[in-house]
Amino acid sequence: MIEIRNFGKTYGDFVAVEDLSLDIGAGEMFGFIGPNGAGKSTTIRFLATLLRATHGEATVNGCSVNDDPIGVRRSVGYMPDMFGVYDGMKVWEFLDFFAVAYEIPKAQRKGVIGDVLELLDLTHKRDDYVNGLSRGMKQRLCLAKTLVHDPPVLILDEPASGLDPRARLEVKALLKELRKMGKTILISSHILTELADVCTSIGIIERGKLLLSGPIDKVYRKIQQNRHLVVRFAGDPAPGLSLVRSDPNVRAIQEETRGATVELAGTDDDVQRLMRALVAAKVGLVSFADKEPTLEDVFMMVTKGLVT
Ligand SMILES: Nc1ncnc2c1ncn2[C@@H]1O[C@H](COP(=O)(O)OP(=O)(O)OP(=O)(O)O)[C@@H](O)[C@H]1O
Repeated sequence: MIEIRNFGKTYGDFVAVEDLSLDIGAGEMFGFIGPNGAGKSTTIRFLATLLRATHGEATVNGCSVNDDPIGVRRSVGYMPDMFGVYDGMKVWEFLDFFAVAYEIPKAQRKGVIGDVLELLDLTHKRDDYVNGLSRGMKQRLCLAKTLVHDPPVLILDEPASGLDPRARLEVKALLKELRKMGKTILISSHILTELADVCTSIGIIERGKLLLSGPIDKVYRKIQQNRHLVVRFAGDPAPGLSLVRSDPNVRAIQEETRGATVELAGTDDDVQRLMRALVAAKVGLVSFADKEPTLEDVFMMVTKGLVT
């Protein structure tokens, strides 16, 4: 749905983004992660046709960013990192303004605006002035305006920045909802935890270079050669742990109060075999779960050059 090939952008001698290539499939939620100044907004603005590349090409929904910017704009809902909302305008007028810009026929506009207001839980604010809204509501309104022309692709530059924890959760829930509706979403952030449980794939960018990208489980797997399993028992863990120890794939065991974290080399089949053995031995197994690394772990390892 989004393909970037060898995108580069320089300002004078300064290389903001260097030779970046990336594929994002339909229906994915791609987390674009990097510290301040890494080149996220530059890449996003290129995709949104607001910035010309020094070199490189991209297509969005089959439309070339360089040759068919209008096609791209029809396919994309773009939310910038800094956005202005016009003072002296009511919420519905703000959305109507964008609906007109996107050439939505007058007869449909009222219905479309009603739908996006409902989706973003802003129906009760329809006749309020935009400048009287809280920051969280303004952010939601800005997200609402990206949806007015029902684009298949959403490109959101730090959509939850500056929001309190509750409003961040609301934005997250909304993103999940939009993905369920079939949208392909690219979302940038420098806050890793914000993206950990919503993204299907991620890319890590630092100083203009894309260091790593791919489906989130593959990225996690890459940084952890062996599986880490958290095993818990009801009652005395000793019999269960002795069985775990006898498994030839087990590389290390870190004992904890009611069980252990077990490092295991091997495939999903080996994991299942161990779990079945523990259940069959009736050693009081109550939980058996993969311990995922955190996005912070991934980011630190990738930016330190420990994983490529
Ligand atoms: N118009 C410009 N002229 C010169 N340098 C620029 C310009 N726009 C961006 N840069 C530089 O390019 C680099 C990448 O900027 P960019 O805004 O893409 O980073 P970012 O990853 O989005 O960071 P942030 O999280 O702070 O928004 C930065 O060093 C920035 O200072």
